[in-house]
Amino acid sequence: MTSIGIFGAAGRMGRAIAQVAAEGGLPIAGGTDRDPAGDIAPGIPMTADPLTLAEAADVLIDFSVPGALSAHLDACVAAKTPILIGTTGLEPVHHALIDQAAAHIPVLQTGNTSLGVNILAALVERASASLGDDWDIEIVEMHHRHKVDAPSGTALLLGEAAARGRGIALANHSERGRDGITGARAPGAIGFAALRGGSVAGDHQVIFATDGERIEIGHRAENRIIFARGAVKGARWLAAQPAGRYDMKGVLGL
Ligand SMILES: NC(=O)C1=CN([C@@H]2O[C@H](COP(=O)(O)OP(=O)(O)OC[C@H]3O[C@@H](n4cnc5c(N)ncnc54)[C@H](OP(=O)(O)O)[C@@H]3O)[C@@H](O)[C@H]2O)C=CC1
Ligand SMILES: O=C(O)C1=N[C@H](C(=O)O)C[C@H](O)C1
Repeated sequence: MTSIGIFGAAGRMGRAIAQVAAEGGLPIAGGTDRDPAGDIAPGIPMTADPLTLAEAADVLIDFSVPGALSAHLDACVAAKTPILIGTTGLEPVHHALIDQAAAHIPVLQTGNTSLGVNILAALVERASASLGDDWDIEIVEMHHRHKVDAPSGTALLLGEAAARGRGIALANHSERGRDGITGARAPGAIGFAALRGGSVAGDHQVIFATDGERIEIGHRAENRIIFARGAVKGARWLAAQPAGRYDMKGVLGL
């Protein structure tokens, strides 16, 4: 049976993944965390060394911080162990590192591992392809008060889907963090707004607005277990793939 290693094991997602793996009877090879001293669950060995963990596991799941990604990828490439990356707040430099690693090992990177959000992304791409660019696209997300990055990885994933539908590059058309005298909305822009508060696990709404009418479609995550289930399913799928870069579409058959 596929054994799982968890980078960021003591975090909110790391613990949810350990719970889902244990409920499914999947072996957990161990975990790392910034401070690996604390036990996250009985019987899960914690280590400070990503390579030790990558050598012990059949597949790695990473829900930690962007600053740790380079070391995690190096360890997985050295150990030839596949890695699923759920960490968000990634910059172009991180995506370049992922592309390099994916030449040697299977790497799955996604801003959201849930089935619902990936279905929503497919719907957004279709709607965006069907509607003219006189329909403005805005993406609104809300998360718990502890979240450190914005827009969320999911909002960006949905923005990429909308841009794909329109045949444009998101990087050249996104409007983020409006404040003050911003000027009118740029034609064809994809806008992002981020709310933070309380314990919200993850709400996303995509609004298509034109003169006289609006379409609104969205997703609400009620807990983190939905992300953990998707991540464990994705990791088991990834362990059987050849080297390359993947997202959740292959896992979910979308
Ligand atoms: N793709 C998806 O579906 C989802 C993605 N996420 C993303 O996953 C990430 C983690 O989220 P969440 O679990 O809520 O955050 P947490 O802050 O609870 O967990 C992150 C963990 O990583 C640890 N960490 C920090 N540095 C390192 C390091 N160098 N090596 C190993 N571990 C380290 C942190 O330790 P310490 O606290 O001591 O710094 C913390 O325990 C975020 O980027 C979030 O946006 C979340 C949910 C779903
Ligand atoms: O930090 C979180 O909690 C979440 N992060 C992901 C994101 O940035 O989209 C996924 C989910 O919405 C929860």
